[in-house]
Amino acid sequence: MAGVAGRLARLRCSGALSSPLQVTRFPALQLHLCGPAMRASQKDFENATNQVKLLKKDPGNEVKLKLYALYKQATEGPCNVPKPGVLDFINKAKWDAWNALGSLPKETARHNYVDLVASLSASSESSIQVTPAADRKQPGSDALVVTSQDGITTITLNRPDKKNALTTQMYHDIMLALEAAGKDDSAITVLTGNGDYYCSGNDLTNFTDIPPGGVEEKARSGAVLLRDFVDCFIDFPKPLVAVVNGPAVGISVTILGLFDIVYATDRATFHTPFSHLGQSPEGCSSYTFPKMMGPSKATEMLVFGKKLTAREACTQGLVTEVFPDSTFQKEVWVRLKAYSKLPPNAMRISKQVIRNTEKEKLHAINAEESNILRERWLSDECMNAVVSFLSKKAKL
Ligand SMILES: CCCCC/C=C/CC(=O)SCCNC(=O)CCNC(=O)[C@H](O)C(C)(C)COP(=O)(O)OP(=O)(O)OC[C@H]1O[C@@H](n2cnc3c(N)ncnc32)[C@H](O)[C@@H]1OP(=O)(O)O
Repeated sequence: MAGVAGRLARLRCSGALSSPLQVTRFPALQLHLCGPAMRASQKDFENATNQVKLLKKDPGNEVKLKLYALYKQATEGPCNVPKPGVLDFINKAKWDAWNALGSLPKETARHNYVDLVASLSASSESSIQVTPAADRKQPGSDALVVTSQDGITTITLNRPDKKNALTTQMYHDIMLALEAAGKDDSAITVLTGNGDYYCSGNDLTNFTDIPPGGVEEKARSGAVLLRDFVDCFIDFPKPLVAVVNGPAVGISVTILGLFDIVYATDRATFHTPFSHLGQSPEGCSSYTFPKMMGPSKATEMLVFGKKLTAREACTQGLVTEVFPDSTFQKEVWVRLKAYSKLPPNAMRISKQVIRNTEKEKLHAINAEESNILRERWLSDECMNAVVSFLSKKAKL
C-alpha cells in the first residue's frame, strides 16, 4: 500500500492538488515541495524548531507530517530506517512522509522547514506537536452528560462536532453512568445524543492509539472493553430507552437490540457498515437482529451494510416508534415522563421477566462476537478501511 503522506507529496509535485483552496491553506508546501533549493542558516533552523513549540493553531496532520519529514531530512538526511509495520499507523505515516522526500539535500530541507514554520507562525493559535496517539488525552467527562429529572436519568452523548463518535474514554464513562443509573432512584434510563447525530459509532481514531504492547495488545484490550461495555447493556436492570435524535452508525445501532424501547426521529437512519470496515457485528446484533427482523433482512444490514430509514427500522422491529422531527423531542419526553410515574419496582421486575431468559445466551454471544472482532481488527481489510478513513479525515 502506498503511504498516504507519500501519495500526498507525489500529487502535490504533479500539480494534481494545486487548487486555489489548497494554495491558500498551505502556501509553504505548495511552493517548496517542488521549488528551488535555498539557504537557511543553522541558527534560523534552531529558531524555527523552537518557534514550532509556540504555535497555537493546530495546522492539521498533513502539515505536522510535513514538518516532521523536513526536520528528519534536515537533521539526518534521507530516510534509511526500517519501514514500520503496516498496522503501526502513526509511525508508518511519519516514515512515509520522510521517505517521500527522497534525496532532498539537507540544506533544502532545512530551508523548507524554516519557511514552513514562518508561514504557520503568522496565523497560529494552538499547539502543533506531532503527538503520538498513545500520549494523546481523550476527551474527558464533558463528552458525556448525565442528568436526572422527573424520575428519568438521561445519558447524553456530547461530541456533536464529531457526530458523537465514541472514544475509549466514553465507553468507560457510559459503563460508569449505567452502573450509577441502575442504582439511582430514577425509574427509567435514557440514552440520547446532542446535535444532529445520535452517534456515529466507534471513534475510528481509537485505532491509532497503539499501546506499548503493539496492535495485538490494542485488539485484545479493545475486545475486553467491548465485551464489558455490551455486558452492561445486557444486565441493565431498569427500562432502558434510546431517544434516537438523528442518524446512528455502527455500535450505536447494534446495541439497540438490547434496549427496551427505541424512539426515533424520522430524520434518523440506521447504518452498520461492518463489511465496508473489514469488521463484523457486535452488540449481540448477530443474534438480536435475525431474531427481530429475520435472517435475510439482518444480513442486508449486518453483512451488506444496507442503511435503513427510521420507518424501515420500525417495520423491522428495531425501532419502537417514529416521530416527526419537528415534534420529536416534545412528544417523546411527554411520553417518557408519563411512563416514569409508573411504579418503578413493577417496571423493573417486568423488564427482568421479559429479558432474563435470554441473558445467559446474550453474554455468550457477546463474548463470541468480541473475540471475532479482536481478530478482525488485526486484518488487512480492517486496517485498510481505517487508514482510508483517517486519510480522508486528514485530507491526504
Ligand atoms: C471498545 C471498542 C469497541 C469497538 C466497537 C466497534 C464498533 C464498530 C462501529 O461502530 S463501526 C462504525 C464506525 N463509524 C463509522 O464508520 C462512521 C465514520 N464517519 C462517517 O462516515 C461520517 O463522519 C458520518 C457519515 C458519520 C458523518 O458524515 P458528515 O459528512 O455528515 O460529517 P463529517 O464526516 O464531516 O464528520 C464531522 C466530524 O466528525 C468526525 N467523525 C465522524 N464520525 C467519526 C467516527 N466514527 N470516528 C472518528 N471521527 C468521526 C469526522 O471525522 C469529522 O471530523 P473533523 O471535523 O475533524 O474532520
